[in-house]
Amino acid sequence: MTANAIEIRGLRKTYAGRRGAPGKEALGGVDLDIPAGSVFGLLGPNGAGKSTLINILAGLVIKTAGRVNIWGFDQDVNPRQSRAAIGVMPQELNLDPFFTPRGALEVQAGLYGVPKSQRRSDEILRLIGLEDKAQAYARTLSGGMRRRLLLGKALVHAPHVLVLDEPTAGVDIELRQMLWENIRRLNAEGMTIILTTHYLEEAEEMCDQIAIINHGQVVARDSTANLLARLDARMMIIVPEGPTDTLPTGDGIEVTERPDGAIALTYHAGQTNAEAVLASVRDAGIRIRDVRTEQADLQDVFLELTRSR
Ligand SMILES: Nc1ncnc2c1ncn2[C@@H]1O[C@H](COP(=O)(O)OP(=O)(O)OP(=O)(O)O)[C@@H](O)[C@H]1O
Repeated sequence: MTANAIEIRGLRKTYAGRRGAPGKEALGGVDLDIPAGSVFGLLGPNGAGKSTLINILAGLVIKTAGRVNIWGFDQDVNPRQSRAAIGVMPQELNLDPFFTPRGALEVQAGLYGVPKSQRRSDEILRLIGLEDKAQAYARTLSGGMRRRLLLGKALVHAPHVLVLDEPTAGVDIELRQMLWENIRRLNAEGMTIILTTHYLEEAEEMCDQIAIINHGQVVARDSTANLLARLDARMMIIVPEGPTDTLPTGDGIEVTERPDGAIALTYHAGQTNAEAVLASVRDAGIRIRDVRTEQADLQDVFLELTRSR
């Protein structure tokens, strides 16, 4: 067991351009540590470089420069051990239609050199809820079942680190719940989980650490709680007793009137306090019927970090 499941230093990837066109830099020097035992989220807009990063970890894309260490094994020095330490559930449903789920798991185990006596196909089929489909051809499985089979395939060699590329993109709520239950259970048993997702609520709920990637660079890397705390914007919503003639004003307070007559006051906790905001409302002659506050969420942090670049 190592403190960091993954250590990445100075990682660069430039895809070659076609027919003399300039190359495309997908990763521009990434340093990243992913602690063992965590559920780690990789977030970023389309084209940020997340898949490139994951595919380099999985050994599917060859890096241009930098070092990658997986579970204590340098990818260049110990390629076999570093590959054995990681399992990847890809985004595409790349299954051979002529294999049954049990067959697909056995072939995958063979590829990883897992001896027959140590194969766990039945256990994995149970985990992914496909015991009764063990002998069905992959082409007869529903999209959700295929996705679960991809998760199963990533687990055949009992990796220390499980990487999931957009595991719940386009899946229904029931399958999403099932995938998340599986992931929570595997993590509770000690597996390090790395996932990319476009669903920020999902990252907020599932991940204890997050890195935000933009244009091939890590622009933020922190615990989910700290990332959320980074934005100290607060919003106070005032419901007035009646129609308002004058809107409140005050230093550092931004005021907007909502269509339902409520007044939204945005301020920064570091600059202005709630009492000053309420005072500005009273000074405008507004009688308060109700008041509530809204917190910044990960969506706000994400937009703030990726907007200006
Ligand atoms: N095989 C390739 N050849 C050339 N350019 C590529 C290749 N794969 C990716 N790219 C480019 O590299 C950049 C990063 O792509 P990547 O797929 O890693 O991003 P991503 O963050 O995973 O995006 P998405 O969320 O859309 O999958 C993009 O500009 C993309 O067009």
